[in-house]
Amino acid sequence: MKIDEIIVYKINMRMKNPFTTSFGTEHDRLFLLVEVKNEDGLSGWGECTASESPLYIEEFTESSWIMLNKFLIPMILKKDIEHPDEVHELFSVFKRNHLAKSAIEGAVWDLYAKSKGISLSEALGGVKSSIEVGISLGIEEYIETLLENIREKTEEGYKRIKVKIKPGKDVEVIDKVREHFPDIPLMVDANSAYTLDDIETLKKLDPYNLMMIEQPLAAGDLIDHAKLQKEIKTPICLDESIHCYDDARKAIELGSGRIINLKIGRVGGLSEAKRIHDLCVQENIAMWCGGMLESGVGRAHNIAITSLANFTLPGDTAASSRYWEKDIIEPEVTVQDGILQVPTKPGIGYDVNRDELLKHTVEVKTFR
Ligand SMILES: O=C(O)CCC(=O)C1=CC=C[C@@H](O)[C@@H]1C(=O)O
Ligand SMILES: [Mg+2]
Repeated sequence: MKIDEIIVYKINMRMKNPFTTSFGTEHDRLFLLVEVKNEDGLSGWGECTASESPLYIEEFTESSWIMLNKFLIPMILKKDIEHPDEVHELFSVFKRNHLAKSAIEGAVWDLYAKSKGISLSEALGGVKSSIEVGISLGIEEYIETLLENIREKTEEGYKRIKVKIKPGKDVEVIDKVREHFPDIPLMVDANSAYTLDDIETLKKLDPYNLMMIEQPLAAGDLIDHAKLQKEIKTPICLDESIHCYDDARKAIELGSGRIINLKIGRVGGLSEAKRIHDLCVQENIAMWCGGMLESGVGRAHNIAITSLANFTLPGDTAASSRYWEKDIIEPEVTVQDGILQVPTKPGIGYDVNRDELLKHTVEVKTFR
């Protein structure tokens, strides 16, 4: 399969509702889409999930734009590629920049699946035809707003509720949530807002029967998480500490957590995501697929990877309507009673709505 043409779109889309974490509040998503075309004119799509500012990870939309345009695209343009794993291999000469690498690699996976006439799920070795979906709820100024959001999403059928926490918005918030919803599958995500000095606060979360606490300590840390896990009963789930297979291997060896939130972009693409999945099967580590407030393109990739056997916990692959007035794919992603059907059409299984895409495009670059 020859990569004949690559197009990068810079897109600005307003979210339906602002999303607040311990880092701050996002109102808009400024992100990139990559379209790769082969000699037959077939298109594959990938999404770069970087944000406008480097708060979650060191990359940001402009840095990924430069990385793609200056280094990654020239490396694969006009190349003959037999299998998408080769893209990961080629890009490995450059350090990190995983979100940028993953955008092209994902587009090549989509193109590869389309050229074989199979779904991306099948190309990846997926075995599930439907997946369970959870939802991630941002920090709210008023507890009543959060309780209302939880009520609404629980009634819609989402299979687990994730609540963002930060120092000062933690134990009391969860106490209130449990008072109103004693039995829902509930977890929290701290986005690295605590240190080992907060161990007493984190211990206070133990009685609330949380499925897990996601990334309580610093991004990249494995050692302190291992110390913390020995002190608390609630399973730790790692997000910002897992950037590749070796991070996962070391985390498992050290006991830094019991669950992994796998984000395709953060680990540099689908090939690496698959390797981490297989490691977790071998090591009996539970996992789920995290979200990055993606458009339908990134969401479709998340759905495909979640169809692999070991994604046993509900992920953050909520419906398009959770994020957007109108998504840029057709049909939009819908969730029925917390269940999402994995598409069976070739590739990502959704069509990109080019009119909708162009409405939000602020810059385009074509490489031939
Ligand atoms: O619904 C989603 O896409 C998940 C949202 C979410 O929780 C996150 C999105 C982007 C960065 C982080 O703040 C974060 C996470 O940590 O999982
Ligand atoms: Mg997280």
